[in-house]
Amino acid sequence: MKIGILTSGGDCPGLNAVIRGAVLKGVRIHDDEFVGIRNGWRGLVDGDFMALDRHSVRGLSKQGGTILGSSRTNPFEGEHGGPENIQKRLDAQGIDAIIAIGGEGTLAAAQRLTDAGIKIVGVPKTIDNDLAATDYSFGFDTAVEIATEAIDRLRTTAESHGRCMVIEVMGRHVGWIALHSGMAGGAHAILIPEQPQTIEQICEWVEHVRDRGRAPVIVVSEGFLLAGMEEAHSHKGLDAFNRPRLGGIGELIAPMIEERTGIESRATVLGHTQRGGAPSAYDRVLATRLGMAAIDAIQAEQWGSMVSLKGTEIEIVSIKEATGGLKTVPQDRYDEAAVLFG
Ligand SMILES: Nc1ncnc2c1ncn2[C@@H]1O[C@H](COP(=O)(O)OP(=O)(O)OP(=O)(O)O)[C@@H](O)[C@H]1O
Ligand SMILES: O=P(O)(O)OC[C@H]1O[C@](O)(CO)[C@@H](O)[C@@H]1O
Ligand SMILES: [Mg+2]
Repeated sequence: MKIGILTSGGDCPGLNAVIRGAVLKGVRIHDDEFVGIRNGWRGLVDGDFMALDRHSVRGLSKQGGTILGSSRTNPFEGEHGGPENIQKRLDAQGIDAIIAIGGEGTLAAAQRLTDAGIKIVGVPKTIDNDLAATDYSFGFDTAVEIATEAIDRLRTTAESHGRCMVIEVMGRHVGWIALHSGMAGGAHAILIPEQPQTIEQICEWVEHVRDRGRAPVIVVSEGFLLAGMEEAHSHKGLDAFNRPRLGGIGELIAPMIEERTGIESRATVLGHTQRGGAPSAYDRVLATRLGMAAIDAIQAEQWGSMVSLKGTEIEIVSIKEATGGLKTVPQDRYDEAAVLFG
């Protein structure tokens, strides 16, 4: 079989490991051939392909980013978009099936294309860990490691100066990165999109910590809402696809804490450092297994399916299951963490 692979949406540590896992398994076990589709759906729409043989994936599992490039192009838009044009492109290249590696938007597009007859298998990708139908997505563990290291470092300088540190992590709609890194780093409060809080409650936690002689450490997701806010803080305009560019809620909260408590407060926004660089060993293994499982799904001709992690096993589920709703932080996981706040 000739298989095209694309990576779409925001990048994520482990994308290259998926590509390598798929290519090596396909070549070794089934004698498959591979074609790289450049820059997500854009490459499919514009006909931008690259060679992808076993030599081109050598040593890839530890490499950050994606050798294929990514974009947020909608495959249904533009002069050359839509399933009919895409099928023509695939036929011209002799491509039988596509592995689409991406988040909920990419998978929603994959589902629509599958419904129109294109043969696609999805691989879930997101550092935010917000995709339903998979217990964890690769990239999340790496992001949590990076955020935890940052919290550890910010804590020592906070203690030296008796300051409050507000550390902003990614998490557009859900607070998984904040929850895990905050717990790992012993944060005194974890502020997530699922659980709006008042500034008074946050300051109460901060003062408890100060009164014990410690420097308060607060972890906040970029998508967190202070009570009364209607949408996530954004002051950087819209991205090319009209989504608000998030980031900066930490810088909003830190001065409020300083003003109300008198504790000198500083904010650090970790931003894209959480998406860059080498994936953790855990993510390399997960991504490699998902890439290999995508080949199984293609062999079984399970179009519109997605590979996923359930417990310790890789399973094949439907893309619809994954795009049906976000995997938010459940109340009990938040309550468990909140026992240690303040
Ligand atoms: N329902 C849809 N139908 C067709 N195209 C879609 C649909 N939803 C999203 N897309 C396209 O897929 C692109 C990728 O989605 P998106 O930008 O949300 O990235 P993603 O794959 O969800 O990754 P990330 O985790 O970075 O958001 C979008 O920019 C959009 O062009
Ligand atoms: O800056 P970019 O690449 O447009 O995307 C940022 C978004 O992507 C994510 O990293 C993953 O969805 C979000 O946490 C963040 O809001
Ligand atoms: Mg998305």
